[in-house]
Amino acid sequence: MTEKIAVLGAGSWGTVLANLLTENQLEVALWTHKPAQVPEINEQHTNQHYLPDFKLHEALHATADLAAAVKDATVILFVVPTNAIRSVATQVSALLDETQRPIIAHAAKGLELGTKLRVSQVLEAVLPAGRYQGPVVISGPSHAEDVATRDITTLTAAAADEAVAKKVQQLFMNDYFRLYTNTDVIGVEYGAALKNVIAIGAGALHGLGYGDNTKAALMTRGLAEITRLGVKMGANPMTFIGLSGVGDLIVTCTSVHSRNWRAGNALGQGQKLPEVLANMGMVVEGVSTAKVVHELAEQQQCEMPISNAIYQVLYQGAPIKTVITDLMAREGKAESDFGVTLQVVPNKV
Ligand SMILES: NC(=O)C1=CN([C@@H]2O[C@H](COP(=O)(O)OP(=O)(O)OC[C@H]3O[C@@H](n4cnc5c(N)ncnc54)[C@H](OP(=O)(O)O)[C@@H]3O)[C@@H](O)[C@H]2O)C=CC1
Ligand SMILES: O=C(CO)COP(=O)(O)O
Repeated sequence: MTEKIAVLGAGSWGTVLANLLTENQLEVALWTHKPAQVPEINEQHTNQHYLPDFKLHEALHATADLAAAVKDATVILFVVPTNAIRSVATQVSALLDETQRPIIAHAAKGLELGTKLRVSQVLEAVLPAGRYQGPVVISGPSHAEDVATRDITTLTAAAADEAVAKKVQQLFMNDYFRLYTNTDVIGVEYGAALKNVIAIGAGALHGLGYGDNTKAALMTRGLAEITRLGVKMGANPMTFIGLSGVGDLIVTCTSVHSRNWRAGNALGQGQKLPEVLANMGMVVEGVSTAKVVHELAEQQQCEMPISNAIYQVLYQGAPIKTVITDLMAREGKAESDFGVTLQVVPNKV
């Protein structure tokens, strides 16, 4: 059976993934909800707003017709921001019949506002059971700008059914793009979502002029609280030392390509949040995720001091210097005091 991949979302990541799959000689339909993007991608072979000066593969085909994109697709990959997943999945839901059974995959990194659900949970809630395989989560340290220039990149393809994850792994792999399978969907999704909040903090520290010790402290203690919440929610702690955990935390906390880091950097330099978001012109997932994490941490009675400090800056107008002073004034702790039992569940290899 020939493979057809429908990539839903023509922003930076959707466009680059669709381009890569086209390079891998697969039939790809890149769906955009903005009809004006279609001639630009199909005729100029560019997506200037999201990937300035990047030339797309000439065989990459964009469409604004969702039914045409999804028709006969063997894989449907959602690459819209987390808070748009439900509405796009609802539209797709009406298009899936009993025979097609495509693999559903997503590459979004966030938690849904209001419901606090992971993206795969939103997909499972909306899509008709029995009419698809998966969902598969694609995650890991991977800025679109670097993948566009074929920088060597490693990711995770996670699914409860490893055979479905393996199928996705094979479709994406090439000489610069390597995927590892994982069965810990919960851990992969929490690692991906929570690191964006910490990356806003890393950018803010940079904007304020803090040095490398401070940034390493933030990343390490950030990972501790990501793991703490993730394990409470059912994740395997080992996942957080993998690509979708520490790997993505490193790249997002250190790269100028990261929208979360750049937003934090601008806040650290004194800009206000509405101005920062308006200037970005792309999604900054960590902003809404910070709100969800704040609510989830309260609900789960999970200590998340750094994420909570970032929430206070974003939503309560707290000065960054003040929240840093407060973090440093907390009572001394044991590094081993994780607040949860870390029970390692070996992944199937
Ligand atoms: N960029 C990256 O390097 C990476 C991003 N990701 C994740 O991928 C997801 C998407 O990010 P990214 O591509 O960067 O985001 P962008 O902001 O670059 O693009 C988002 C795209 O989704 C479209 N969109 C927004 N809302 C809707 C909707 N309701 N229906 C249909 N389309 C919609 C936007 O359209 P419009 O132009 O109209 O706004 C735009 O085309 C995020 O969760 C992100 O964390 C993961 C790994 C790497
Ligand atoms: O997840 C990413 C890289 O792995 C992209 O991060 P940003 O959304 O902060 O750009």
